[in-house]
Amino acid sequence: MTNLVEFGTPAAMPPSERRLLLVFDGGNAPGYASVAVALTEEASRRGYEVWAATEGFRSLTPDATNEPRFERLIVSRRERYALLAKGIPARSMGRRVLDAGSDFRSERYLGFHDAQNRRAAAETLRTQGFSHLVGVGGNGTFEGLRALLGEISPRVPTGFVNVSIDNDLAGDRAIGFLSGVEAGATIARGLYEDAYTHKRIYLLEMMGNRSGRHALHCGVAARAHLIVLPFFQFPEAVLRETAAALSQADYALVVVAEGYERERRAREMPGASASEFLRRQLEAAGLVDSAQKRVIAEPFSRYLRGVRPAFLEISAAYVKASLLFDAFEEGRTEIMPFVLASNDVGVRPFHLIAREDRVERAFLPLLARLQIPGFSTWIRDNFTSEKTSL
Ligand SMILES: Nc1ncnc2c1ncn2[C@@H]1O[C@H](COP(=O)(O)OP(=O)(O)OP(=O)(O)O)[C@@H](O)[C@H]1O
Ligand SMILES: O=P(O)(O)OC[C@H]1O[C@](O)(CO)[C@@H](O)[C@@H]1O
Repeated sequence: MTNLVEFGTPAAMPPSERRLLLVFDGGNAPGYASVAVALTEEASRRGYEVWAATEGFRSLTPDATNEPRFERLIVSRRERYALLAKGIPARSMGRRVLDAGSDFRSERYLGFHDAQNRRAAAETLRTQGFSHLVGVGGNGTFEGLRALLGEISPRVPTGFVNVSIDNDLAGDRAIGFLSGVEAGATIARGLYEDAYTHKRIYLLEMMGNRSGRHALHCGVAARAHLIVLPFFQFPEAVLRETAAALSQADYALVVVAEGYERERRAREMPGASASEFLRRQLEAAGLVDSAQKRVIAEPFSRYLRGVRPAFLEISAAYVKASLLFDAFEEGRTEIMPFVLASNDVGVRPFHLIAREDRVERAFLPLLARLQIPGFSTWIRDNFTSEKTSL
């Protein structure tokens, strides 16, 4: 087949002082598309020419695999036709606000850890004439954006919108977190009902490689009997007591975060999921899987990736976009808009943003619903300090 269209690049457009590039990266989360729509609408209203990288950071480097590397984002269909007629790849965003998934991603790009590729990305930003830059994603994407900034000279006004199921940046509620918990807790509660029906023990692995918040809130809401956070390393005595309590339970749901004993698993049981690893630990400690009483490890699931965002996430996406562009207008840069509650909103400078893997202390007593005094003591002694909880 012949290549009928040679796509125009941002550089082919007349120069603009308001040429904004959106870069989406990291794990998919409900609300990713809503943020794309909100940023496009709010920026267009303020006179920006909005572009998106079609496969995240990768599009800015020689490792780009997708053409065109940049798409112009607009709100109205008419504008789209006008741009297409000039050979400019354009996507009309108006109707995508509820979409699951994202149009602007590919697999994660580890090459961005290499400074040479980030230098190439900085050069692409310059040659394509981007005057403003906004990254969208979770903690890793934020790190990638900061690393990229280190290669840009002079820097351009830059912002970041926090979208992630993990919700692992302090001082914000990531878009996607609420919807992720809603979908995750629905799955967890379904397994709870199944455990009750068949008198089983389910060990359900949930998202959270390093952050425990998704597993925590899903587990508490689904009334899980036990919640295992990613940074736990159980002492033998606690495992034995937990295995004994589960053996005596009529039925139980245990929620275990994906990152539980990640390094030890890689060493001792390569390929085993967190839930399977925990199952074997509990088995060694006396919890027996039998035909009468099944002990079932559910492997890591990505089912909640495809859910549409809750409307509260969409309103947060709009207010974050609005706060961000207002801040740009005020001459501020390297900022992240935050939304914690309706009136608890604002923008934070990048240098005050930190990764947050701790969980809120008030939730710690809710980790175990079974009577496991040793577990509760271990939690109190190890996880209630400033260092380990909020
Ligand atoms: N320290 C870093 N230096 C340079 N680039 C980075 C760095 N950390 C992450 N990146 C880039 O950011 C991308 C996204 O990172 P990561 O997958 O950790 O995302 P995230 O936004 O935290 O989402 P999730 O937690 O769902 O995976 C990586 O694929 C990589 O391209
Ligand atoms: O499903 P993927 O793309 O492998 O991503 C896994 C990542 O997603 C999360 O589970 C949630 O974003 C992270 O904790 C984890 O690192």
